[in-house]
Amino acid sequence: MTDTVFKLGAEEAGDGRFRRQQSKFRDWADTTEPGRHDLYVSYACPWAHRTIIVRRLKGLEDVVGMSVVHPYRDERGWAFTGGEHRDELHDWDFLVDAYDATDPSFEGRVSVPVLWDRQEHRIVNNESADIIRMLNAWGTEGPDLYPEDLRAEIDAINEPVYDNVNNGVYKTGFAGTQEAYEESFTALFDWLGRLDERLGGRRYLAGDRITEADWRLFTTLLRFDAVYHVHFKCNGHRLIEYANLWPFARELHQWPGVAETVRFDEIKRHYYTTHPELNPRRIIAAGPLDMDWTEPHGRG
Ligand SMILES: N[C@@H](CCC(=O)N[C@@H](CS)C(=O)NCC(=O)O)C(=O)O
Repeated sequence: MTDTVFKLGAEEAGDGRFRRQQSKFRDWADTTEPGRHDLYVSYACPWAHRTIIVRRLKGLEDVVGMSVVHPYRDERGWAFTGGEHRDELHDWDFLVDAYDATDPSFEGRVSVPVLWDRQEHRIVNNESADIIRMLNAWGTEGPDLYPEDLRAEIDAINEPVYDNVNNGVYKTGFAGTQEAYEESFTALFDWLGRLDERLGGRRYLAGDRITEADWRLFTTLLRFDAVYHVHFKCNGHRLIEYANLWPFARELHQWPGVAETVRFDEIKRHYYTTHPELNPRRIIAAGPLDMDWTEPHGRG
């Protein structure tokens, strides 16, 4: 593991299009016991935020430990700087140490979230989509977020939401050409429109029960007006303009325990200061001033 330098375009394929690297560690743990597994996360990151939320909803906070990296990431990668941002397990200074301990030949990008196995002293999995399924299966509290009877529906909606919305904002923000930018911008707002319509006819993405599909969409919606609208030039519409998406996002934000997982200070600090190619002076956009996440959502 030598090259941890963040460069815009490091995930570009030469045609101006951003391509997210595939997660390398994809093992599965069917069970856990208190103190066996830990999460390495960033409050800023939408992918890590999924795992923080599911850990909370499934009552796993005393079972699965959690260490939080500092929101500012420089060329050395995600770091533990002390205080709230310390590695509770190993007291490592950088997350790269977890990757090195697991596979010294790993040469990819060091990303959060990471699911760590204390017993085997290695990363089990660094793909949030897998990690939330494991946490859902391990937890005994809260709703089943991937129920058998809704799996086909959930899988079917996850795919376009991932491609056009979750990853779509990144493709838009990191586009290297006007053409690539417009392509992902168009797909993003096309899909936000479709999702808004869908949520006009049903309470949640897969029907009348909340599932992982909703939480996967939520972490992107949460960051939309504060970050993506400005920093990633996703300025087709604001979240607050959508008749259904905005109340839907508020409902999820108001779900018991969820607001405590939301750190807008870390979210904004991370994005606006970590990508100097997009924001060379690292000034953190101060708005929005017009969003009230506590306003009654009126759904259901
Ligand atoms: N597929 C991964 C993506 C995770 C990811 O890209 N995380 C970002 C933070 S939002 C990261 O750690 N990036 C580090 C880097 O690109 O150097 C997942 O969903 O778990």
